[in-house]
Amino acid sequence: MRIFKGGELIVIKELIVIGCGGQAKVVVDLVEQLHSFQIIGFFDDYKIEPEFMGYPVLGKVEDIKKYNGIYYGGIVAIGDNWSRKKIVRRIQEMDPKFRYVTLCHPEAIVSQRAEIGEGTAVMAGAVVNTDVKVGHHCIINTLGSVAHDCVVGDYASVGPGAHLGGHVQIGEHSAISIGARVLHGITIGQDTIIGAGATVTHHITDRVIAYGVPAKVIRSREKDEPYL
Ligand SMILES: CC(=O)SCCNC(=O)CCNC(=O)[C@H](O)C(C)(C)COP(=O)(O)OP(=O)(O)OC[C@H]1O[C@@H](n2cnc3c(N)ncnc32)[C@H](O)[C@@H]1OP(=O)(O)O
Repeated sequence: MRIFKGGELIVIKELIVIGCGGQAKVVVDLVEQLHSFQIIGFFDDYKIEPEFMGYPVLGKVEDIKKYNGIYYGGIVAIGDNWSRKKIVRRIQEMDPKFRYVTLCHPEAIVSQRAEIGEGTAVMAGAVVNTDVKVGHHCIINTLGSVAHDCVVGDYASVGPGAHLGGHVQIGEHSAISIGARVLHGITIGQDTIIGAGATVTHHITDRVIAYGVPAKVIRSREKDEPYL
């Protein structure tokens, strides 16, 4: 879609959103504030109502293929990291050329020297500093911060108000929960959850749940255990 605003040609790209939950709500709000995309609808396996947030629910994930070609790209807006990956894989099988958008809220601060992967959303008030690499399909949530030289793996998330010091590495699918802090130079493995409010002072291995101040590994994380 092309519109003229103040004599200037603006190209609005059509976007689909996968998911109709809390993450989708925040993504819609972000998209509306960007004024660069037109949401054409949602796809969700469980939503039966015809509309969500004033946009049509067009079907289940498998129905995306019926709409092939009428949208520019999409985003999987599902908060649970493993669930988000499963949906991305299903879409990949249906349409290997499906294009994902990268969304940064207009009030996020993202260094021009940071790399942000496709399908990733950077929410309001988040800060992503210089020489950071954020992978594909990540979430950098409201007021979260990622200091210089961090690496955030694909499908990982930095929760609301969580902070990463410089040179922190977060493994794929791992979640740094709301209000947690990770000291500079720390490595967090894959599939791990750092609980709300934790302060991480030592490296944390793969597939565990750790929390507290200082954070301790409390237990291992079961395969497919959801992140709430
Ligand atoms: C926009 C958004 O909403 S984004 C949302 C992002 N989500 C979050 O930030 C949620 C983060 N979740 C947590 O921190 C969770 O508590 C988890 C994942 C760490 C839970 O871990 P579990 O081992 O399953 O904890 P469980 O719920 O069984 O609780 C076990 C005990 O640990 C305590 N506990 C749980 N989480 C924490 C924590 N983060 N810090 C300190 N203690 C905790 C519980 O109070 C409970 O104590 P009790 O036995 O004395 O009652």
